[in-house]
Amino acid sequence: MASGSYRNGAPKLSSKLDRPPSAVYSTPKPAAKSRQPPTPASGLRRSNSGSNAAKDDAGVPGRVRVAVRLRPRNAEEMEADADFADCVEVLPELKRLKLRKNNWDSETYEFDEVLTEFASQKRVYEVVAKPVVESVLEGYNGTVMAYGQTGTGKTFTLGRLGEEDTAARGIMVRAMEDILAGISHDADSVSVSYMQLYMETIQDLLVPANDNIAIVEDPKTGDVSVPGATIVEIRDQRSFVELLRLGEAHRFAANTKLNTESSRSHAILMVHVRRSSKGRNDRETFPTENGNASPLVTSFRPPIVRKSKLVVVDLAGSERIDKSGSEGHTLEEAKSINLSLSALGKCINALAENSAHVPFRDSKLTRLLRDSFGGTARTSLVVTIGPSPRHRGETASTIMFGQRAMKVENMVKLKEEFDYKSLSRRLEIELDKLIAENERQQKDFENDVEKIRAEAQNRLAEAEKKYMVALENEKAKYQKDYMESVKKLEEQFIANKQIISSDKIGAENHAMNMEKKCSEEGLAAITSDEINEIKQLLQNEILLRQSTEDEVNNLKSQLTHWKKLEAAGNAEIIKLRKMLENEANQKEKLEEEIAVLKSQLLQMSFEADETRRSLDRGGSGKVFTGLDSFVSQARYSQLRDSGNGQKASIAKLFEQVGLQKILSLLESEDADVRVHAVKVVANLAAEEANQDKIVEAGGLTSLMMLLRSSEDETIRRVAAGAIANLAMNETNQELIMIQGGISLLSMTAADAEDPQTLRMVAGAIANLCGNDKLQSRLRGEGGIRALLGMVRCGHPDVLAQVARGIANFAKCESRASTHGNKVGKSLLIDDGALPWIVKNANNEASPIRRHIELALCHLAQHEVNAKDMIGEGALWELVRISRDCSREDIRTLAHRTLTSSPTFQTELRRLRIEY
Ligand SMILES: Nc1ncnc2c1ncn2[C@@H]1O[C@H](COP(=O)(O)OP(=O)(O)OP(=O)(O)O)[C@@H](O)[C@H]1O
Repeated sequence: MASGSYRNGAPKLSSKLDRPPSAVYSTPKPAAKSRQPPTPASGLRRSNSGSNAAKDDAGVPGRVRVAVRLRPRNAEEMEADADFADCVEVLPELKRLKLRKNNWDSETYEFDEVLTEFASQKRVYEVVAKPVVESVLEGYNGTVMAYGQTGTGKTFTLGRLGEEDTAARGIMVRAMEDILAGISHDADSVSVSYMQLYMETIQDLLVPANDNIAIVEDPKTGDVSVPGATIVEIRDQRSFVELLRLGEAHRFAANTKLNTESSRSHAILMVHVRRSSKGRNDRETFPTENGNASPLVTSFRPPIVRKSKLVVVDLAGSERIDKSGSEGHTLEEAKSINLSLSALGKCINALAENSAHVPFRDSKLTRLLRDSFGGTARTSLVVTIGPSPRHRGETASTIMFGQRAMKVENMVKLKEEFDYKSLSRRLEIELDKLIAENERQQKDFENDVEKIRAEAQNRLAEAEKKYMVALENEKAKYQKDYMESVKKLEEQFIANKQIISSDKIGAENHAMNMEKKCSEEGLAAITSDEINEIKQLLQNEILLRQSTEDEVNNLKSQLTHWKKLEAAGNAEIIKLRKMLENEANQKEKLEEEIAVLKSQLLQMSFEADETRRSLDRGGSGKVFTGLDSFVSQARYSQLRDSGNGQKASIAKLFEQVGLQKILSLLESEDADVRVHAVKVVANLAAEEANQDKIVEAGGLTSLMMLLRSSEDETIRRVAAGAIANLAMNETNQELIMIQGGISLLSMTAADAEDPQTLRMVAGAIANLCGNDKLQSRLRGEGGIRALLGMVRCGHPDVLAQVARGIANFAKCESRASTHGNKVGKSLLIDDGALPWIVKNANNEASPIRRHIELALCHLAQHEVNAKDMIGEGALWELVRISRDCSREDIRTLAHRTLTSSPTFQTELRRLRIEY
């Protein structure tokens, strides 16, 4: 054996004898112990800190193992090469192979295993594939690949099904047999996909229509997968063989001149082995910080799952194109096959030489085999050669490929990770169990509680029963004792009586004493307990009484306090009331003074007008100098004496000038004189004492004439006022009527515009309305219409007089109706007064409102008016008056009227008004 330096664990041979060191072709055994491939247990121990158990594991070196297998001469070679020796000589015991250059020169190569043409399929499997299969079962990826010239036995080595001759079974079949035997069918699973790579296209050999499968590389882990390929789970060997047969049937095979059964595609079988840690020692797998794991913690730790993959690759033939005889399509095919094979060769060269760049991406084959060469898989390569000297070149090429592959060092890694899905399932089952257990315990607990409760109730009922019996017994006993005591006392009493009867003198006292004594004794015997009880009750009563007395005292003191406060409050109220009264008096006085001052101001303005006009006329008023000066004098007197001053001055004038003289001045040519005179007369007429004198002296007639004839508004106003004053007297009222006063007043009412004139006229008519005797005449002469006509002015003073007149008229009319002097409905209603009455029944001016309210009440007293009143809406006003009027007498009158009138009652019921 030539000496050589070792690189990546593989020997570097001299050029002449370029051979690797003899290697044990079994489970890889690196030189240093630390480089031993990890056992499952050691691998798991390292991986307990991460979710992907083997992810961070750099792995251990594992060189690609290469065996060479020599095919026996086939029939053709037997014949064609009959005169020639084989181009190779195998030395299996030395694991060497000699490639003859010529008869005298040869080259020797050393492989991990050299398999002669007599090597059985079993032997080939055991040295080439079995170690890899074992590693796969332990959780490592593995690759078994056959490389060689077409027809040298690659498919024979890998893919023989051996159905007729089981000894002929190839590596694929045997590997699956070992895998199925090595796994737990309960916990583990095996699945396969089978595909071919042809013309840089991956086709599914199980579902051929699936002919463009993509290669997917995990950017993080570098793992390569073909998720598009069909994956079939394998339960038994038979189904696997069926799949292989199906795949083979689909595998494209083109006839070539070299071998009619030659495979033009690369066949790739992927076997996925998934093994869980179920049934293994989890305590060992998951140590805690202190090395001890509780059973609970252990049971909730995620189990380990190992997902390894065995890739078996049956490469297409590696012959050169020029020798294949391929042309046309097959030439392209051959180029494509050699493209991927040459790419594989380049990668292996780069890996063997430790180049920085390995061109894996140059072909799909190298992309697929990335993990097998220079990756994490354990890889075993079998190179197949034929003996024919005619193919020496290809054989040499194949040998050199194998030699270079031997230099490729992989970093074998355990493919394991935490199985969270499995843990989740396990936890769910555990949870279900716990819930069921909890429910069971809860039920047991509730049953226990119910049992205890029932027992307690029974005991309680029993105790109560016993208590009642004992109580009854005690009661009976005491009753019996009591009766016996009474009986004894009675007996004693009778005995004493007998003694008394035998000893009459003093015996009575003695007997009484005895009786009393016995009674006391008996009583004491019977009621000593009761006395104690009564004493206790008495004590309680005393305490209760004391506390009640305290409470009463407390309340009394509070009452006294509040009474004091109330007294103080009352004194304050009285004081305030007094102040209020003073204020009211003060206000009244002031209002009186204001009224006087207003009247004086009016008088003074008249006088000022007169004086100015006199001066303008230049002494034409001389005749009345005395009167004027007197008026003037009276004015100053008024200013001096407020209140009665005016009356006093007029009275003086009356005395000094004489009534006749004054009345004559009413007919004076001079209008001013007439004005002064009528004012004086009006003032005199305001005094009831003067009224008769004025009428007797013809003053009324003069005033009426003046009213009729004068066009002076002041004269008309003052004259009307004077007439109104005189009309306060009943006798005068008749005189006024006789002299056609109503017509005159009605005419004035119709003509006048001045509100004060109208007020005076309305006042005069209103006074006349209050005369029972004048009712029909007044109405006949248009007095009511005149009144109603004056409301056009709207002045509240005028309206108040109109209202007063109507009220007066209604009152008289009512009286007449009551006395039977009048039949039929009210003349006021006939003259159309009702709408105005209703409209002003709630006038905001109280003098108007009050008179109207009275008028309504008078009208309503007579059933004959009721219908019209209802029609005009007077009923509502009557109801309002009966409820809201501030004057009690009017309120009562309205109420009485409403309740006594059948018509009103019917209407109220119809309107559903509660009355
Ligand atoms: N070791 C062997 N013992 C007996 N016969 C063999 C052996 N190796 C191969 N043969 C026979 O050689 C012939 C070709 O073998 P095989 O088809 O396996 O070659 P191959 O390398 O797969 O060819 P290709 O690359 O064209 O697929 C087959 O008839 C096979 O039975």
